[in-house]
Amino acid sequence: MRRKLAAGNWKMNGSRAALAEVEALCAAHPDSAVELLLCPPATLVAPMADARGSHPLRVGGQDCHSSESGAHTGDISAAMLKEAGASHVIVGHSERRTDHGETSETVAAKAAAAHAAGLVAVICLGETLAEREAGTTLAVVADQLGASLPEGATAANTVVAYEPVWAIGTGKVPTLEQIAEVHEYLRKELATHLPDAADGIRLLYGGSVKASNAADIFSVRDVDGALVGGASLRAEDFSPIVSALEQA
Ligand SMILES: O=C[C@H](O)COP(=O)(O)O
Repeated sequence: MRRKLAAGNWKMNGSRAALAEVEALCAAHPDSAVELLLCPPATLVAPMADARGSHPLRVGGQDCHSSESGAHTGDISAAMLKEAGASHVIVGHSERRTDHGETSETVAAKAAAAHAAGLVAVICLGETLAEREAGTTLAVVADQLGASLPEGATAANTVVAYEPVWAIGTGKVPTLEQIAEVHEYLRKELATHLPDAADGIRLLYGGSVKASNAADIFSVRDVDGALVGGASLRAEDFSPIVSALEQA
């Protein structure tokens, strides 16, 4: 009942020339059973929305401000992303939490702004290596989830991405048991916050997903897809991940 979601986060990578990758991805998956989402830098949201043509690929932002408008130099609002062609926006990525000091309360405000603008919020959370080694992973992600969910979150407007910070861009991946433990726990935690929506909210895994490990990760219960960084930049890398999800 939860539609699988293959999401790519281009981070601060890409150019108009890279839109050829979007065309190649769309051509490789013309009628996919899974939902496809790419989140390029803000400058590429509108060009990417054009490049997809009639393909149902979704385009998303990587961050938005919690306000509708105002004196916030360098920021972008959810409505601006929407106008540019976005349907989703990532909020609370660990790189935002670390580089920009975003708290879970900030993330909840951004997710609320996304919802108000009609965007799906992809709320990211995950433990650091020190937290994993201290045995506090479940407590950390539970705290982040509870504080990052805005009022009014539903299965239609919210996706949660579990991304262990130590697995992002490192080539290190949790064991399937560790992924299963966290996803199962997040599903239960969702039920305490949003009893009516918990079963429908997609839970993505993120952190060094690639073609060689995707099928195993997608076999884990409560993994509804992936948020992929480096391996989403090229169609030849992302397409096998999408195919693995289609076959999961
Ligand atoms: O948003 C994506 C994640 O940070 C994962 O990045 P990665 O696939 O390059 O490890």
